[in-house]
Amino acid sequence: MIRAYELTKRYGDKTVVEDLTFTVHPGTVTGFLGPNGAGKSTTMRMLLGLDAPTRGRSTIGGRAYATHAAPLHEVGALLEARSVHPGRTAFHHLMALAHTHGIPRRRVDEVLDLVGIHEVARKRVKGFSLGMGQRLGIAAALLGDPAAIILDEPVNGLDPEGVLWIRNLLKSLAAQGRTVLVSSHLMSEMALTAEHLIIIGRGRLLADTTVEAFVRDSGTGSVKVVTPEAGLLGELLAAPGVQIISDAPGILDVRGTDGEHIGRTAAQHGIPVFELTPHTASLEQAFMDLTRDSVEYVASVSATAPEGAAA
Ligand SMILES: Nc1ncnc2c1ncn2[C@@H]1O[C@H](COP(=O)(O)OP(=O)(O)OP(=O)(O)O)[C@@H](O)[C@H]1O
Repeated sequence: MIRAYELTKRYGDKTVVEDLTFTVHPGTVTGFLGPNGAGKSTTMRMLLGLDAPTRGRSTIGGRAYATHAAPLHEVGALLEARSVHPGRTAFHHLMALAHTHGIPRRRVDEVLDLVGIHEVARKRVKGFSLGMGQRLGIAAALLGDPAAIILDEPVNGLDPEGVLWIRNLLKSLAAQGRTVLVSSHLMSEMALTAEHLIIIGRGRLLADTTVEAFVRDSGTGSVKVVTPEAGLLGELLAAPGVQIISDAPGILDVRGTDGEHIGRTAAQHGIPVFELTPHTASLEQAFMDLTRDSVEYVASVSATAPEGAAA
């Protein structure tokens, strides 16, 4: 289990993580989401004792990271795949880590196999592609067979096969009862990988919920209704919080209520309904709605074409 209590980090007069309290439970993949600069990496660094919090504290397996005698067995982390010495081979990098914990060579071979880089294990890391570097970083994270895993943007640089591999790996690690915390920008990927979400914006907690509840409660889902009495049904459904849009005759797009309520209302008034189709919001849409006010870096809509681009 990973716990953060009122974690706060200030750089000068800028507060980049503010009063974050959350628990990451074993047995599920927890996605850690937030717009650029929200404070995800800073939070992960504090969990791993790499940055000292200005206030608050965190524990992994019930203790602060720095107090674990053999941290590789407690938590495996991938924060920055490029932090490996470029002149070392993948094998030697892992062996050096293994020696710090008395981990046998057999386990190094196992994790090289697990991440699929056994064939290049004797090559120097400087020749590795971004994807190979990510795989090596994951091998290092798994080396100590840890109970908790913290990965910062692990699918960065991976091809579609690699993305699918990470998704299945994370799910299987969680299914083994491990605690898995993973940050990502790719909402569509998180929707497929994570069951639970912790979402931050400008360093503050915005949501701590399941993916299912987050999307369901986001209010961005809608119901398409096809009826010859669209005007009347629209009037009957009108209520605070309910939004009704009609872009074509006989078709309503209703937000803020569900298909059951619409169907019952129509039935009570004898209104024929030819179609009643709920559209669930995507995680991406729900995330954008939640974090709209927390986005630090916004592109200008009127951005000009890059220099040299064809007119
Ligand atoms: N050492 C530092 N000194 C000053 N400011 C910092 C430092 N490290 C991070 N920051 C600032 O803290 C804020 C949060 O950064 P952080 O990297 O934690 O965000 P993030 O959510 O991981 O972003 P991204 O998704 O872009 O990686 C940013 O505004 C960043 O500029």
